[in-house]
Amino acid sequence: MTAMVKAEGVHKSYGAAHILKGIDLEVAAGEVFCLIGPSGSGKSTFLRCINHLEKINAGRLYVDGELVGYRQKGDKLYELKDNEVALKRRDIGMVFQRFNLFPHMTALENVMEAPIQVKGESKAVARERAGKLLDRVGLADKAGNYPSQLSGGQQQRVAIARALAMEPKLMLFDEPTSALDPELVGDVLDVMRDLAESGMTMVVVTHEMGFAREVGDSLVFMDGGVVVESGNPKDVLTKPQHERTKAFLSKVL
Ligand SMILES: Nc1ncnc2c1ncn2[C@@H]1O[C@H](COP(=O)(O)OP(=O)(O)OP(=O)(O)O)[C@@H](O)[C@H]1O
Repeated sequence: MTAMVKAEGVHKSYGAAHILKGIDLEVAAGEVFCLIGPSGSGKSTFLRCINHLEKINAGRLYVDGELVGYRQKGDKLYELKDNEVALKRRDIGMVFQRFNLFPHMTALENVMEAPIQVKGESKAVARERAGKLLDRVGLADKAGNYPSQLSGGQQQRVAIARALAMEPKLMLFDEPTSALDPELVGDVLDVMRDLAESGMTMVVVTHEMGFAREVGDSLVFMDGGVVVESGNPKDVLTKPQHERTKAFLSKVL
């Protein structure tokens, strides 16, 4: 079976700063794949490389069997044009730490926007789907609210609905609960758990070890731009093999 995400020797630098130092990993279709590690270890950078918000400097990155950002002809790689990258990015939903909803649009309008603008969908179809998605994230009664009239947790759930409106085959989550007050985290994690149960392939950068243990199928511990340890979340979290993993977990568990 084709992996949904495959990284082979992925390197990424910002100027002289070498951030990702040869990442190899595979995310199977339908899998919930959690990335943990200390601040600055390159987790967000790796996530951003998956949808080509960042360009990699070496290695190969594939989504659903296709090279990210390039086309291969023989042994040569040709960079995709912006419109080609945008077309591929449609299939990948991303949820950020900061929800970045459009402030002048209601929750419903936020969820309707991309299918109309990007796919040229009719308003009626987009509205119907948006209503269903808001219901799915428990916010049917907030459809008419503007972001400023929603809590952080509710805004994040709208952001998840907005990403799902494009019917992605892969969802990327970059610390989706870190900016939230503790009492709002649970509702967002519940939505993510439901999404996982529906079979969505998810790559989740998280500090929520409970979520990783209960919902994750695989877990990778990154440090200093390399994968230090990976495996079944329960095994890695309860029986870490590497000193660096042990040291990190002793601080966060
Ligand atoms: N656009 C950029 N330009 C220069 N350096 C960057 C850029 N983005 C990230 N970095 C640097 O890359 C390193 C890795 O950052 P990254 O955000 O990927 O780490 P992280 O593991 O996700 O950390 P955190 O858990 O704090 O979000 C950091 O040292 C950061 O300062």
